[in-house]
Amino acid sequence: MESKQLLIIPILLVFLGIISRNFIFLILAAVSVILVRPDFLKIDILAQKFKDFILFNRKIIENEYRIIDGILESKDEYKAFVIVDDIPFDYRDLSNEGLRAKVISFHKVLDVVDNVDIIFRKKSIDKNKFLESLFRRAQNLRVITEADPSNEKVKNELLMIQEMIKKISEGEPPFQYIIYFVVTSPSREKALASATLLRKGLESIGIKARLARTSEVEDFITSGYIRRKEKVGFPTQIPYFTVFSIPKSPTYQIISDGIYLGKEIGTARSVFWNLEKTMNPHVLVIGPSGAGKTEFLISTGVKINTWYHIPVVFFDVKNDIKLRLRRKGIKPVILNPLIYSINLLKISENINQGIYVSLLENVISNSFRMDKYSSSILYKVITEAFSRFQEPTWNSVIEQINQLDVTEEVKIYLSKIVNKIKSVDIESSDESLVDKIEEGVYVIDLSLIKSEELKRFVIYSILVKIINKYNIADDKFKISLVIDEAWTILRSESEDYSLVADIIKRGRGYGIILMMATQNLYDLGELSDIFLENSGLLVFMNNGDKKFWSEVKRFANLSDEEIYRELSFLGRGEGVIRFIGDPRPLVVKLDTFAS
Ligand SMILES: Nc1ncnc2c1ncn2[C@@H]1O[C@H](COP(=O)(O)OP(=O)(O)OP(=O)(O)O)[C@@H](O)[C@H]1O
Repeated sequence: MESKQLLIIPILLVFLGIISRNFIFLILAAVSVILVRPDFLKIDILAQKFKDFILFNRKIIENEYRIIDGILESKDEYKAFVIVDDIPFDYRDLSNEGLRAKVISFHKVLDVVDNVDIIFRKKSIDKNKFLESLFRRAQNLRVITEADPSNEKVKNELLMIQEMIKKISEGEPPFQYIIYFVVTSPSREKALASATLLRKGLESIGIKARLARTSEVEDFITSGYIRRKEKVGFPTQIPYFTVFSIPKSPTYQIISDGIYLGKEIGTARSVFWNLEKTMNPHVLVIGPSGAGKTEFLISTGVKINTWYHIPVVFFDVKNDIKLRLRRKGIKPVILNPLIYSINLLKISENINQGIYVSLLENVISNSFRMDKYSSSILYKVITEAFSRFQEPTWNSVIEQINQLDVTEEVKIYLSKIVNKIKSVDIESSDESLVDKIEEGVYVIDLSLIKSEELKRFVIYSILVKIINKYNIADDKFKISLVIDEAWTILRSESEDYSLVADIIKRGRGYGIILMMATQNLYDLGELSDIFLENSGLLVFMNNGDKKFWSEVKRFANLSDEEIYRELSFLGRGEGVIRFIGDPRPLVVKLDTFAS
């Protein structure tokens, strides 16, 4: 008899229960329902299905989307779904080169499509139960192959299962996975075409994928994943998603916008530097003579000038920057400190005198490598000159030195230094050198200053004047300073007297973008770790010296193999770049005017 007809029994029993008011009839009615329609017990499943149905329909109404032929349509976008059926290999099947090539190909395949979300669902499974089922399956397959040794298909399956058992016993946890690639496009045709292109691309690198069916897309939306399609896999089988293969790449935000730096070698991907997003805008380039440091500084400086409409000031130590700029058709304003005075002792009213004088002490102490005792005396005499005179000059400082109660030797030593300063700071009443700087490209010609200490003094003095000129506390970039051959100043920085290190540590604080280059790590002196750890962009250039690269390893994730294979043979204008806060470096062919 049909189960529906049998339902009359529980109905009768309920009826009897109500008339007789006997509870036993109701219990009997419930028992008979279970006997007649056992599926009523799965009431929760029915409820879930009902809920899914309601939810799905409500979403369609609320979001106004519908699914036609496997494409999810909403008001102004179309989503096509590609489902991965199988990745029939793992990374150990590939050589290092092979894996690298495959990973690069995978990302190239993704690049073909504009908007793609990759949804990877992973669920752990009970390892023991899974192993048990594999053993059972292997047992059966063995029996079949013994009976029919010519059955290649079964033999292959057995090999595969044995391989899976081996992987698990090697410690790889099996899991269930499902991977979707969701392609979003403004039109149905484009979504379908992109998804098909993506599927073909995946196929070309051995990933079996297909377009999802309407029911699978519905399942995706209602329950979030397609239960029936879950596959069992191993971490090593999904190389694109595992640590083995995630390409080393700095945060997308940092490298996808801003100043164009060049193209990544290997992928030819364009690399930018987003100065807006970096916490530190300073650049440090390290590389041997002829590597292309100056060219990189010149082109990056000019780009910053045009991009941000801020002045860029090149400190031209070797008198080559001016000529190179002119060769590229850029006409810089040349500022010669022997013509336009630095006017270090002239300060504007809004400047705190105490702080300024201690900055001056730093400048002089570092430039002339003074000991702490002498520089403290110098601090004292400059402070006194400032308190005694409305507009102190270096001559008034010498006057103060002569009045000191110290040995004649100290007086001579200090006066000698101040006289040296006087030879480059001519103290004219005209506009000083730094006041001349507006928006544009400037070259400070240091070629006529022969002594290292005086070069250092001029660079430092101009730095201090610039800090004061642009002393407005906001988050805007105000000026970019380029110092080639930066060892001139970096080597003399110390814990007690530092200026460049302070600018670097302050990050965006002064609104200055400081760009420096030098030949090797030793040029960075005592504070080298401060410069290397804090600079927003580090560029290590072409260097065959393995020792150099092993030192660079402290600041960027580089493997010995990469150093051996790639970095020891970099060409001119090529380098490893590292952004602050991200140890993943990129090997880049830098964009310069010379390239
Ligand atoms: N990317 C490039 N492509 C082609 N030529 C380049 C590139 N970069 C630099 N050069 C050329 O190589 C030579 C050396 O470059 P550059 O002066 O920039 O190197 P450097 O590292 O600053 O050397 P040094 O420390 O001796 O000043 C120059 O003649 C320059 O024009």
